[in-house]
Amino acid sequence: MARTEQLTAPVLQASGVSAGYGFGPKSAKVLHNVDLAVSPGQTMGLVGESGSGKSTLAKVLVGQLAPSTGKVLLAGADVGSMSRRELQAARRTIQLIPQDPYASLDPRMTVGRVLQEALNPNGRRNAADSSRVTELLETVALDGSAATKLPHEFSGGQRQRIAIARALAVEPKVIIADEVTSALDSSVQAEILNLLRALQEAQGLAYIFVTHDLSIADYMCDELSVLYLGQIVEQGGSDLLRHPNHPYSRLLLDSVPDPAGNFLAADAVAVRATSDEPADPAHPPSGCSFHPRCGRPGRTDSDLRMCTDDVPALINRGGAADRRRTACHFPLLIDALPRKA
Ligand SMILES: Nc1ncnc2c1ncn2[C@@H]1O[C@H](COP(=O)(O)OP(=O)(O)OP(=O)(O)O)[C@@H](O)[C@H]1O
Repeated sequence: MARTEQLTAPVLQASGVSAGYGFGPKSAKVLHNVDLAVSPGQTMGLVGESGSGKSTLAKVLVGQLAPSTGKVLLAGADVGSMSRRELQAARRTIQLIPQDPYASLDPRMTVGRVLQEALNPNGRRNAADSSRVTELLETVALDGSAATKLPHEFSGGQRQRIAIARALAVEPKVIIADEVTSALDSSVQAEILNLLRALQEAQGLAYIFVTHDLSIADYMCDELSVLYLGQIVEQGGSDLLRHPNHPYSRLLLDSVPDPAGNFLAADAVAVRATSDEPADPAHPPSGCSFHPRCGRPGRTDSDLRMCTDDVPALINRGGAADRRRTACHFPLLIDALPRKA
């Protein structure tokens, strides 16, 4: 995306965020101590298996779920200590585009009304609204005449464009895109991804891009956070998809059937999972939560004890040239790896 070297200060940050669902004895913490930041014009991808906590993190960032510990900062200000009025304004600057635009668009409302309501959530109409509605539709490459139609009159891709127009209505700074193309055919997927890139370039938007598709993550993201059982196990530039240090990142890549090898690890050392099933994020295993599945080669018995007993910190483990952070006691550093014959 912007892939710019000179980034400004983060517009959205999570600092030590934990979160979960339910209350009292039935509560389940599914997100553990998450740190991330995204700057204007930048895209942070969230990748990981189903149940790893991507959508839960998206909900916390957009303000639909309060963190149990930690902070969400918007342009440096702690969302948790804002007044009601400040919070209302802050909420408008972060918009969520959901996976299924059909479910999120009221089937009885014309597209024009959907956009007018987004422009004026308090119900008051403004004389300039209809020209703003046309402008929003044109921004997402739809004809102004779309305003008089109902959502079911549009294809899946067009509905996603309407959802994007609705998010843009409030002139947000951050867009959280949660699997926004997973319900679309691949040619339509590409159109939506390119539209999002063009909008980012034109408006300096920051994106949090939730996807389970690593090729989309590679295309869209400047930075990546790999989530496993509600924890970030690896974080850094999107080139970590080429040389993953964490065995779980490697496993994700090794499970991508890409005959051209474009998104597979460059050094081609396979890490076999010892189990297919991730544990329950509400009850992560001791030590490194990935240890019961980890097939990282070359560890001694005492190494293995470290994996089962000690929680690895998310820190830089690859030296000064590599700014990524990896939560693994024995990362797969390229130079240290055994090579395949
Ligand atoms: N509303 C909820 N109430 C209780 N538990 C929930 C709720 N939503 C999600 N969870 C649990 O939280 C954990 C993380 O789920 P989440 O949906 O955030 O993961 P995900 O990575 O987005 O998965 P997917 O790719 O399937 O959407 C899972 O164990 C899930 O069962």
